[in-house]
Amino acid sequence: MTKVSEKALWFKQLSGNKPLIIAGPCSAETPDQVLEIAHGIKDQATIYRAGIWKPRTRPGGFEGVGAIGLKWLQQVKTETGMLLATEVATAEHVELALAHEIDVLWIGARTTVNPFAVQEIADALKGTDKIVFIKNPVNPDLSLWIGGFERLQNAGIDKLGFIHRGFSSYEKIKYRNKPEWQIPIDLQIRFPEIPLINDPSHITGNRDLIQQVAQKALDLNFDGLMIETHCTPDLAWSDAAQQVTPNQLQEILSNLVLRDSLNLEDSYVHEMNMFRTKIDEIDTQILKLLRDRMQIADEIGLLKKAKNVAVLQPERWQEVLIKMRREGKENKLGEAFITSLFKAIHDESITRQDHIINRK
Ligand SMILES: O=C(O)C(=O)C[C@]1(C(=O)O)C=C[C@@H](O)C=C1
Repeated sequence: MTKVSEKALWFKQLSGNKPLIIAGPCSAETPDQVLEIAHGIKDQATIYRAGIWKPRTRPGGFEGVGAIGLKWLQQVKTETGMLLATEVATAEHVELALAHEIDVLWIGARTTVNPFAVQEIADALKGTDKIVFIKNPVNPDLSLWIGGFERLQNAGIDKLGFIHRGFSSYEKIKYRNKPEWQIPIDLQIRFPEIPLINDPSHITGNRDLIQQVAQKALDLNFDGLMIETHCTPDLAWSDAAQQVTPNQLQEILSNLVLRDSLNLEDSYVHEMNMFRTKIDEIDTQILKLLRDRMQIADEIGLLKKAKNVAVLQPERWQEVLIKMRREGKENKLGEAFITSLFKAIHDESITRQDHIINRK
């Protein structure tokens, strides 16, 4: 039977077995702004986040208030008792954050891509007992994400977590950063005890979409949410479109449906086992059909070899894809799913034919 994975003890103590909520502005802007937001969210969030140093895509944007903002954050702790979190990208940032009693440090997506930078941060953190979250790298590379985690782990930091903020993509999509949910799912399977936080603000880039992404994250067993919050989001100095007000944060959180990770009632287990047996049978059938299809592709490969014809037949491939998308639609199967499924099948088919045609 599936076992419910136990999260690390430090995390259970911090979150109290509820989703951990991290909220606060994208950037600290002024002492008043920092404090006003803190008072607005103190009953909803455990950790107050604010960017002090902001890595921007292009020069000329607001790059953060710098170390002075750390003093404003300390005032937040004095007045509200919330834990403090900020992003660090260099050893100097780490030293300043430690000197100002920041409790939680996170490594941003643009830093995780650079092993030199992550190592520098890990070295600067040696010997501390800070909580450190590592955001996914901007490119969808699970090994790089895990590599950053391991650098921190090797430096002796044991209160570690992951933050999923989505991945850059060249194509225009409805989100600012593509979630690629399969990546954090793979991560959970490999590191079941490490907390995994979702950042719907950076995934969506749009406050109207935060609710649905936050719910999806909880449905996928995420352990917490980081949601950018600002008293006057439209006037924010960075990432205005994705920040919500403290009231909106409250509404989003109260609309969330929390799910149990398992149910052990007999009736549930019984019904579930029946469904899963059916799924197992269907999966076996799918596999057999794929085997048969590949055998035909191999025979076509031999024919192409005998007649010296190219493996890739673009017109035929387009015909297959268009037909499958149409039939997919008739069967209520999403176009993106059918496209990626048949691309994978076609890819395998041409790989096998290429092997056959070049075999001596
Ligand atoms: O129709 C062919 O020529 C095939 O080899 C089959 C197939 C496929 O798998 O559907 C594979 C390669 C071609 O590019 C087009 C289609």
